Amino acid sequence: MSRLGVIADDVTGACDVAGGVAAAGVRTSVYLGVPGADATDDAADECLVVALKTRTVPAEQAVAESAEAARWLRAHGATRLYQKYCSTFDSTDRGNIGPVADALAPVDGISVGTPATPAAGRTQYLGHLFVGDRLLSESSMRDHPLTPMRDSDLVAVLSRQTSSRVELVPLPTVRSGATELAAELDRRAGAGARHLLVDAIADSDLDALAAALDRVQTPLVLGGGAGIALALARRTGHGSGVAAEAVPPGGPRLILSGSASLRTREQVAAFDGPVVAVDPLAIDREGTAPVLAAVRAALSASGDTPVLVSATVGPERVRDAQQRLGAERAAGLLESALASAGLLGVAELGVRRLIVAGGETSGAAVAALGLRRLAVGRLAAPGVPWTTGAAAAVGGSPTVALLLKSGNFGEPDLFTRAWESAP
Ligand SMILES: Nc1ncnc2c1ncn2[C@@H]1O[C@H](COP(=O)(O)OP(=O)(O)O)[C@@H](O)[C@H]1O
Ligand SMILES: O=C(O)[C@@H](O)C(=O)COP(=O)(O)O
Repeated sequence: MSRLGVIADDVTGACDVAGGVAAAGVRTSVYLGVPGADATDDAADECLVVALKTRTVPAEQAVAESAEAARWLRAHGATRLYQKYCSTFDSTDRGNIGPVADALAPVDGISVGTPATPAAGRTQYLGHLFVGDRLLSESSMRDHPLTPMRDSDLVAVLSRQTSSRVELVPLPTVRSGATELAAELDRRAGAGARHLLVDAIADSDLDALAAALDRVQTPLVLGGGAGIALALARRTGHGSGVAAEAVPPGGPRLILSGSASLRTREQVAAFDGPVVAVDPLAIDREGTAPVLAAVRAALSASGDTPVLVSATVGPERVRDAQQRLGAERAAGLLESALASAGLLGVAELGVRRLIVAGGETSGAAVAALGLRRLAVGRLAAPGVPWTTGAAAAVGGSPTVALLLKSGNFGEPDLFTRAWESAP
């Protein structure tokens, strides 16, 4: 059986790919971190996704973990590897998209990819990335707390992250037919290009790329947002995907929001239940005990209403916290406070259903709960599937249902409506 092996640089990105390919009928599991050598896989899975937390770590660490994930995936039958990065190309000049692509591309081969994911409003034209109707650099991503994106020219962005040659494959080439496109990818590789960024403004462009891949002679690794994976799944999918496991009904519900993205700010504003606000300056002064006490009180009083624990604020307050504490420390304090709130809820207060907003935040939350593998269930929104897994950090390893949401994804009423599709 041929298998797709995905190495995702954050856990919400992993769920984005997994939810999309599962919905197209490709059986999929998400592994949190590189599984141990003795970890088994489900023989029926046609796609294995390893979720890392490497988007903002030092490049050497991202490379080492991605290479280890690639080895595990190959050892478990993956015949095609896919470097999943953000559809908004979240990265800095230090990496990590370029260094990881350098490491994953076969020594005698190339990386081929695009962040374009038209279903999420991400398109690439003349090498420039658009978010909806705006250039990336004019979108709200210019103010991301950890990876502000202020250049939309992806050939330029990626060229600053790697010393290998980066080239654009423009739209007319993509639309020239599978044979022509495959021949052009081989020709570029032969002429010394190492990383090819492919224009795509519609799903049909990604379908054309997926169709061409079988004819390319040069060994390659794929890279991108979820878009190309969805195109591959459209070619091979058959019916509906696996269901997430059952989770006992009832119990308190928790939402952890550590994303500062515009869409998450709208979702927080639209939520009308109890809110515990989390502020990095207060945690720096007082530790996490006051936050955890507030979460305990809110959950005990909330009955059926979900409780939102939120660090979500606008760019000015993020900048202020970063100036006072340093960006890394501010993020670290918030991630650990939100993850501790999740662990408290599951370990002591009976929470079995959680929504987490933000990729870094979700990575911290799943690590605190000791989750190792997620079954992929129904989509609550495009790119946002419900998942289930065993919380091994909690006595009895209870099964919990998690909706791990990219900061940018979901409708503004997601925090209220998503529960309707929960397992
Ligand atoms: N008020 C704040 N001050 C400083 N950093 C913040 C603040 N709110 C959120 N952050 C940090 O911003 C980062 C958001 O990243 P992430 O969770 O991946 O969200 P997204 O999915 O929107 O990228 C997290 O590391 C979080 O801790
Ligand atoms: O490709 C995407 O946009 C998402 O899958 C993604 O990578 C999520 O990252 P965050 O927005 O940081 O959660």
